Amino acid sequence: MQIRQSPSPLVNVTAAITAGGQSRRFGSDKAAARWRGRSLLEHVAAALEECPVRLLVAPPGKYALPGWLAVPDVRPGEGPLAGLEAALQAAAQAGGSWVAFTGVDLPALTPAFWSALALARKPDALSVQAVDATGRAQPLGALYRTALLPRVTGLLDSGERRLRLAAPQERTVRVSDLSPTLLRNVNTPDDLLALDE
Ligand SMILES: Nc1nc2c(ncn2[C@@H]2O[C@H](COP(=O)(O)OP(=O)(O)OP(=O)(O)O)[C@@H](O)[C@H]2O)c(=O)[nH]1
Ligand SMILES: [Mg+2]
Repeated sequence: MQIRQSPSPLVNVTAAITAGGQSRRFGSDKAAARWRGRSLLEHVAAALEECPVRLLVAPPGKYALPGWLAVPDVRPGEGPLAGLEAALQAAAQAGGSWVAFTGVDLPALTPAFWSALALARKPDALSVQAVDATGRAQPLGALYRTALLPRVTGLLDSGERRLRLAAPQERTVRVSDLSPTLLRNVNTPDDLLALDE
């Protein structure tokens, strides 16, 4: 008897890690920081391996991540919203319509987390975001439609840098039944220690 597995909900999602930050609060490159035997960058990448196209938005040559395509920042040093712009642009060029967008500092994300976001997509949605412990939708570790590219470019051109404005609220699906521990974020060395608490 042949057992047919249903395809992953991530088959039509392009993965993108934005890794162009300076880790000022961490004090050294947090992408390379180790947790449970792997770097934080390797953890976030492992959760997205089911995505057929995978993009790493980072300074050229800074990281080696097998199977991930290097994408340079369009506006280096301008923050994660600029990283999203580069990711949406590269994903659209590759024919993708949805991007799973994350930083290097969300090492507790899992394939199941991303699948849950992908399954929550609605036809008119432009973003899907998990709700954290404080009830806020999280714009990093979220799905974005490539159709947002002109909006994101317009925001950046007007001087805006807040990632949470990338998608209009009324077209953002909020997913509230995921464990908030999945969204644990590493900004400081103490945050890294707290992952094991
Ligand atoms: N591509 C790109 N990614 C960025 C940029 N700035 C920050 N990021 C990434 O965005 C994610 C979240 O940003 P932060 O937590 O502020 O990281 P950071 O800027 O390195 O750290 P701080 O210097 O402490 O703010 C991380 O994965 C960063 O690498 C940038 O200018 N370009
Ligand atoms: Mg920063």
